[in-house]
Amino acid sequence: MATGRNHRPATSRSRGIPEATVARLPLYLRALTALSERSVPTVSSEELASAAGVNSAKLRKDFSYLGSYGTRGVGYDVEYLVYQISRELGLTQDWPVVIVGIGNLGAALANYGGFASRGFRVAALIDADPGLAGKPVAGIPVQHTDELEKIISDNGVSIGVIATPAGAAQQVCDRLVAAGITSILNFAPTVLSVPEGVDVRKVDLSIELQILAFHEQRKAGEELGAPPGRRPGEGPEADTAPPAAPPAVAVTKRPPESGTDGDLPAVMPA
Ligand SMILES: NC(=O)c1ccc[n+]([C@@H]2O[C@H](COP(=O)([O-])OP(=O)(O)OC[C@H]3O[C@@H](n4cnc5c(N)ncnc54)[C@H](O)[C@@H]3O)[C@@H](O)[C@H]2O)c1
Repeated sequence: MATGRNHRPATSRSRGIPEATVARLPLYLRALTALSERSVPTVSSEELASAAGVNSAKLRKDFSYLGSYGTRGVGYDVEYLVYQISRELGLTQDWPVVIVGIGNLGAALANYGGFASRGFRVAALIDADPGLAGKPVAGIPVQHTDELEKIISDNGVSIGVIATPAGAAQQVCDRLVAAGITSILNFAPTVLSVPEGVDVRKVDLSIELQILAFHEQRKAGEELGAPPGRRPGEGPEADTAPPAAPPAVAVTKRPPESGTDGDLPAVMPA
């Protein structure tokens, strides 16, 4: 049974890289990968910052934690930075992932090709519905939850994705953790309790929509003549604000909100 919550300082457990920097690494990697695909050899901090949606001074500071300083007048070597950031995020190795709950969302995730291209291999699909057992989804036969522990052990899985109804999520989480899972991506709208050493990231698209609704409401108010307010991320504190949320399915071995559940980078300070 999982008990307690993690409370870690806001630095990565590897080499003391700040969690806010770790949260931006996937944004840099996405921009760099696009440059690499276009065979662009070098990039300036300003160009890369703009492509990643980050301020360039912050980018240079972030890269200094990686020991990457670029060359004056030339910029950063794109391929080398892709390698460095991938290595820092633990993406130079293959990560087997299990998805639990193969309904609408679980099936969509299983069919998402972006996992494999980013180093995450869907090792197994697990569901409690006996009617689903053996049925292929994205070419992988769904396995029953009775097999959960064996599947995780046989495949050496350390990352689990929960896409069950909220009411089942804690119980699924407890079984995953007891079976050896140490990182969980939770799509169920519930706060999970995990023991020390287990990282949880929560994805909730409805929270993102609620934030957009908030801004829409304010824009409507401004059009009606209300004084314009400052948005989060604007003004003097903007430089310390977290980046926009990475893609909903981005996973890192060293999650920015280690051990917490329900904190999206878009809405929580680093
Ligand atoms: N985070 C987001 O942005 C987001 C978006 C959509 C849905 N959701 C959430 O994702 C979850 C799944 O949504 P859905 O539309 O795919 O639901 P769904 O009902 O289509 O699928 C849920 C699946 O979980 C299985 N399941 C139930 N209990 C289980 C257990 N104990 N162990 C293993 N499998 C179990 C069911 O058999 C079913 O196949 C829900 O919690 C939903 O609220 C989140």
